[in-house]
Amino acid sequence: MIIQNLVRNSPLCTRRGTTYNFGQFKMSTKIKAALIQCNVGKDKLENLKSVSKLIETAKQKGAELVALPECFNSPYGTNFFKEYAETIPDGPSSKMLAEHAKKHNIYLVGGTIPERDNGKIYNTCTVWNPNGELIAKYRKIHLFDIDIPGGITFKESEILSAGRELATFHIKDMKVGLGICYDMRFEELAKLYRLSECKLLIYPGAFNMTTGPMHWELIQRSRANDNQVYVLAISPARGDKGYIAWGHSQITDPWGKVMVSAGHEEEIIYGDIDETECDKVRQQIPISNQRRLDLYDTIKRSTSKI
Ligand SMILES: NC(=O)CCC(=O)C(=O)O
Repeated sequence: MIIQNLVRNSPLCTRRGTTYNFGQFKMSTKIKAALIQCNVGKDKLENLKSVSKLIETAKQKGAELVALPECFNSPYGTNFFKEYAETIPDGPSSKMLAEHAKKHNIYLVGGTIPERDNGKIYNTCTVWNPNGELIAKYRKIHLFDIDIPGGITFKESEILSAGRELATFHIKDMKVGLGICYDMRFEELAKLYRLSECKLLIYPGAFNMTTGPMHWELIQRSRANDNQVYVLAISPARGDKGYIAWGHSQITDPWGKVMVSAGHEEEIIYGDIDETECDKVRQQIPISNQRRLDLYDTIKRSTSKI
């Protein structure tokens, strides 16, 4: 009886005569995620080797989804991007990622690497499935160009080109959206993923010692709460030279609560992602059905009257 009600009420199931078609019935996905906050140095091969070991450790602890930070194969800095850039999927970093996804039978979100393509360089995230196949590629859309006097000045656009496309993939039945670091400041990107039914957003990132303490946690909780999605953000460990990363990789649940966060040294954090939590919060606080889309445009057109 319960199953029949579920079927009748489900828009995903259709009735053929007296037989219910379960072909499209959607299962809820539960998955153990590991976020690898690794040290990154100047020796690329050394970076790849040490990340390989950390991926193995994460697998041994039961992770099915493993995610790496922004620029895991090279130091983060405009003076490094050209030297460390590789083509995808035939460069050494891609090969290592494909091999480890397959060997450990995991979904592997390959942080980011500087990608060379057609004379341009992008900051690119790749995702590999348990067969070692490339299932998503995302190029950072919003380049990190900021200037805070006495704090930090950075201009990715001096070297990097910006991506122009969103990227999603599925883990079992759960849809996942990708962004990279500075992208998390743009609520429009997260909203587009939410509108396309994503339940999990993953941002490899490397905030810094000026904006990290102010915004890193706040932004992730905001994106999670606004969109009722899980948010994973994966930072490199804090080094002591060049660009100093804030660290504090974080898993935030769809209620906007920080489930777990790292310190600033090399560390792996783990968390269970349960798609039904998104369904629960979306049902109990149904903001997506309560938007006044009938009003916003009218109000926007007459803002002079506000
Ligand atoms: N790598 C980045 O995009 C850094 C973004 C950042 O630090 C910020 O404050 O935003």
